Amino acid sequence: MTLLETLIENRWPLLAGIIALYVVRKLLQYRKVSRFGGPRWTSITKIPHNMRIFTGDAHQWYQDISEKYGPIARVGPNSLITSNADVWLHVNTKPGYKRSDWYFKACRVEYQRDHIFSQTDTKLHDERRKQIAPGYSGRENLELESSIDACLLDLLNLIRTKYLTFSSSAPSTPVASMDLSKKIQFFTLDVISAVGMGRPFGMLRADADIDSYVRSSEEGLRIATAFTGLGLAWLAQAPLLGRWISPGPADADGFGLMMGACFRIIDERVRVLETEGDREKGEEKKRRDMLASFVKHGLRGADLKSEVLETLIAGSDTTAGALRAIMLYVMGNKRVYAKLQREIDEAVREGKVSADWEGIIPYATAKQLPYLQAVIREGLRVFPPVRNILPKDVPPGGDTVIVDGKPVFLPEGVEVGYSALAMHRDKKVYGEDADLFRPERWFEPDHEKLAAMTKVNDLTFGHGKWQCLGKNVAQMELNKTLFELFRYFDWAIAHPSKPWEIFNTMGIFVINDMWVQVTPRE
Ligand code: HEM
Repeated sequence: MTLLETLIENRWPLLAGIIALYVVRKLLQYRKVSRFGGPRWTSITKIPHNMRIFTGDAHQWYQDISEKYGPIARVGPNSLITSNADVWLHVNTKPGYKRSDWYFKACRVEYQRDHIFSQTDTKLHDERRKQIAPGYSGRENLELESSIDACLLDLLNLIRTKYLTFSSSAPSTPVASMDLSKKIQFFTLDVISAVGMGRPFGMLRADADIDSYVRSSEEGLRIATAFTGLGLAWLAQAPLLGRWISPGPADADGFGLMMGACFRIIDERVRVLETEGDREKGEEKKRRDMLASFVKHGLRGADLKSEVLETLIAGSDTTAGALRAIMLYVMGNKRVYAKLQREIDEAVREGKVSADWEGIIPYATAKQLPYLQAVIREGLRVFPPVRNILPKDVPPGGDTVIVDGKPVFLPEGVEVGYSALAMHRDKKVYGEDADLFRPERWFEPDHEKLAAMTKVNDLTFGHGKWQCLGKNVAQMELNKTLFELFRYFDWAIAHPSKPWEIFNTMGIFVINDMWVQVTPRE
């Protein structure tokens, strides 16, 4: 009798066995997470969670769940979220926790190839982080600030020359309003390509989506979100099929086209860096930027390309989201707007900043402006730009955390994630008006309370060995850009009843149609 015939003959006992195994597995899963509160079906199925990812409102769902079920709540059969900052600090610090499979299933770009963010093997992650961290920091990236300044000048010039609602030379001639969401995206992409590869894409100068990168990355994010929501994210890494689905540098369009363009720039830079005594390229060789630092620390070939590509992905939509949101919150609040501009004008008047058109505020000076700092902190608090749960697996044998003074056991085989909105708008930490944008809260006179608020707020950039490597880059961009945009221009939302189109893709936000009117300040 062949194997097939044996299987067919015993099909009913076999089927019963499979069903029994499935039920036992579900019961075991249920036992693990049933002691944590959460929506009814989440203890046995991922479907409710996946549905929320698919519809783009998972961040809101997490907040509602945390508020209803408490500081550690259930969102799936193996999945918990926490709104308690101490628990999240613990999970991101204690040895033994590791990044969950979500990271590579959802965040790998190239087929079967990891970058720092998708790497779930902690040892490999830590080794790679050592190699690339100096390049992200200002220490080995001496061109960081000047690269940002150059792109910011391009942004200011683009607005001055093309998008002022009333030009000063012809004050009665109205000009079309400007889609701020696009210009900010061009800006963050130019910055990150200049910082990461040593050459800006040039989107601001062209005032165009060069090589359709913006369109294809938005499409890529939406497709990844739909696949994850349908529980099919693993397909992109599946043998054979994955190779066909994942973008590659030889593609004629989409994300792959941009990959190809970046990889060619990287190849050229590496060739120059490694050629000895090439006089013509002497200046190129002397450069002290991120790519030079990566190469100095031994990154080569496909690894180098993956890390540079990851810089572009991690560094554009995140900062763009923060900038757009802070602009929107300030435009919508007359008191904050006036106070911020007053602080900016005073800094210029007191000579802290060059009054020259081309003199962008130094980062060190911007950090000394207290209200600007409060606006940035508050913007990141009410609108955390990264809102995925960023799940980490509980170590073998489980772990105990302390919540409100009581021990809570987290079983092995469960992942713990972060409930961003619930944490950053926690009324116990920030008071009854935690949902409101009020930068003044950062002038809290009670030092202990202020320290507690700051500790929570810092978690918008993650913590510990997985903390955002681009925090310094992002902060520099936010500080300089907000200062200069409010120094030179006045801003108004063009359509207050619908200020933008926004959709959560994989925890970061695709934002479009943010139309504004910009007028020059005298
Ligand atoms: C406001 C802007 C930004 C926010 C809110 C943000 C937030 C985060 C968060 C929360 C994580 C930690 C993820 C985890 O726990 O697993 C992270 C990781 C990371 N971010 Fe950012 N980020 C921002 C901007 C940037 C920029 C501009 C860059 C690049 C220049 C960047 C590069 C990275 C990288 C490479 C990682 C992975 C670190 C690792 O795995 O060790 N981010 N970011």
